[in-house]
Amino acid sequence: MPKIQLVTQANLPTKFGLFRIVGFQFPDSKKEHVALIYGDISNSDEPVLARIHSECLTGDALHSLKCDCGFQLETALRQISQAGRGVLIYHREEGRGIGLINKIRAYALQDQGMDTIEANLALGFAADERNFSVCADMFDLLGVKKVRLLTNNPNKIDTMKKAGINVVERVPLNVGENRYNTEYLDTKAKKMGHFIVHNNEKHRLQCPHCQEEIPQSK
Ligand SMILES: Nc1nc2c(ncn2[C@@H]2O[C@H](COP(=O)(O)OP(=O)(O)OP(=O)(O)O)[C@@H](O)[C@H]2O)c(=O)[nH]1
Ligand SMILES: [Zn+2]
Repeated sequence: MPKIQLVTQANLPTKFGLFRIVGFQFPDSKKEHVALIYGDISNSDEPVLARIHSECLTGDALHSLKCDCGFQLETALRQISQAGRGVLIYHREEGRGIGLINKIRAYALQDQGMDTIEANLALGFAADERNFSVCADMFDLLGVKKVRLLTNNPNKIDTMKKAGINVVERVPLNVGENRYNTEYLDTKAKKMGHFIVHNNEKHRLQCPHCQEEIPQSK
């Protein structure tokens, strides 16, 4: 299969500062991914604060509390802008690679008591269908060779290292825990080996920006 290509880029002002958005596409399938770049990342000797963020429409855009994705996305973008330079790859593998509609099917099974992994397996999928190697290709195309990777997922680190990206540090990203995603985080820790650190007040939800408590209706 031909490798992904860097096809276009532009400025992207955000509430976290001025980023460059870089568009990537596979020449055959036309599957698209993007990266957001902050600051000057041209010095490849200097490690770059980086995040591989998997698409989660419900968490990233629709404010779902069922997962931690939206909180991680915002925190990663803020930390990258505060660091003065960095890259966020927005890896368009919705629902750990099963797609949006199947993720909603999985949510329906979770409503009946299954955890995230049981639901994926019941639908005939692997626990995680994602392939992170395309992210290493995108780092390569951006000239990024050394990263401090914002993640709790050991698989992302392993895949980058095997693909020749030097992960000099894992930067933990434990944010957004609330009463609706505690089990989701537990399942990641127990069944997928993610490095999850629970906060002490599991059922409070704090705004990642101002730390004010977010009111909850239940
Ligand atoms: N199949 C499935 N995917 C989900 C579910 N909830 C969230 N996702 C997807 O899970 C992906 C995020 O994976 P996570 O396991 O939360 O985190 P990660 O990317 O592996 O690791 P971090 O780098 O630590 O965030 C996104 O693609 C979400 O759309 C679910 O219940 N079922
Ligand atoms: Zn999510």
